[in-house]
Amino acid sequence: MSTLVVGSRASHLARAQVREFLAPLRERFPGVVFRRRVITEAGDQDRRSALRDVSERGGGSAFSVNQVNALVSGEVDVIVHSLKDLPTANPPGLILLPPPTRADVHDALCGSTLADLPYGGRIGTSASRRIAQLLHVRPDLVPVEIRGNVPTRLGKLRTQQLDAVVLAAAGIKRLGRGDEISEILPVGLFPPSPGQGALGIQIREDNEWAREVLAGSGDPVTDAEVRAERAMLAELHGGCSVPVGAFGKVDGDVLTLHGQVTSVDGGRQVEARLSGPVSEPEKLGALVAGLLLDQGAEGILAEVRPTAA
Ligand SMILES: NCc1[nH]cc(CCC(=O)O)c1CC(=O)O
Repeated sequence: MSTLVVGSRASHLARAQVREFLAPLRERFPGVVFRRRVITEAGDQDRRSALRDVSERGGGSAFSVNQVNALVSGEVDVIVHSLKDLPTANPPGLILLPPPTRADVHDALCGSTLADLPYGGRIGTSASRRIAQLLHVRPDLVPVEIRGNVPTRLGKLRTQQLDAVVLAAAGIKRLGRGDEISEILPVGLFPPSPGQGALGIQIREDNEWAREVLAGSGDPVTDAEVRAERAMLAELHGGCSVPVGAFGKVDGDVLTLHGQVTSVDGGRQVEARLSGPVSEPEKLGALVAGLLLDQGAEGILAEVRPTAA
């Protein structure tokens, strides 16, 4: 029997994502053995090196570089990532396949609704985009840096005496903890991280076997939406650590993209929204990025862009 080796990180979320990805494939290909391989990343072990490396570095980050190497060496056939954690520049020889239908794109508050948060409430998050967006609508709030995987961050609600934490609804739900969500934040005010909720399905370009098995696994609607979001991010030269929100939505054959850049103190925010044909997502992403840059996005991003070590 033929085997397809599927790599991912070790976290509960990564495991849930692999299960979700493989369920329909196992049904479609009863004769194929799908074997999981866990790949540990520096970012999973050493928080400080993760912090240094998490900014984009031409195709590798502390959360994906070992997985990418396993693909290149042929140790695994496919990697299932969270798309939003993947740099927009693809390493040479590797490609992203169209992702399956994406999960909930929203950010979610756990612990309290926005309206019920006390003045000066302590909000756990480490994402600059989330801090910026929250301070934009509620300048009184106090962001508290929390790190770790999703269950750890949910746990910090109590251990760090926070009033709420912000997390991706997709991650919370994939871990079966959707009942802990207090409020789904509206995408109009809180556009998510580009690619949020979608899987990043990465293979070697020359791996015909993987292409054949995975050919039908993608969703064209999700693909168009995340292509537009990531093209916008690439044009802004942003990685996953910049305060950039993007939400692409397909309706029939029209794709609409909302882009937003916010200063980390919440004080300045630029936004743009455009629609175009669903067949040209990258062009739409570049156009929206251009409108953001025209309004001064560059200056806002310069404040937060990590300086080279
Ligand atoms: N950066 C960490 C990360 N990467 C993917 C998810 C959740 C799943 C997703 O957004 O696709 C999370 C946690 C979070 O942002 O709350």
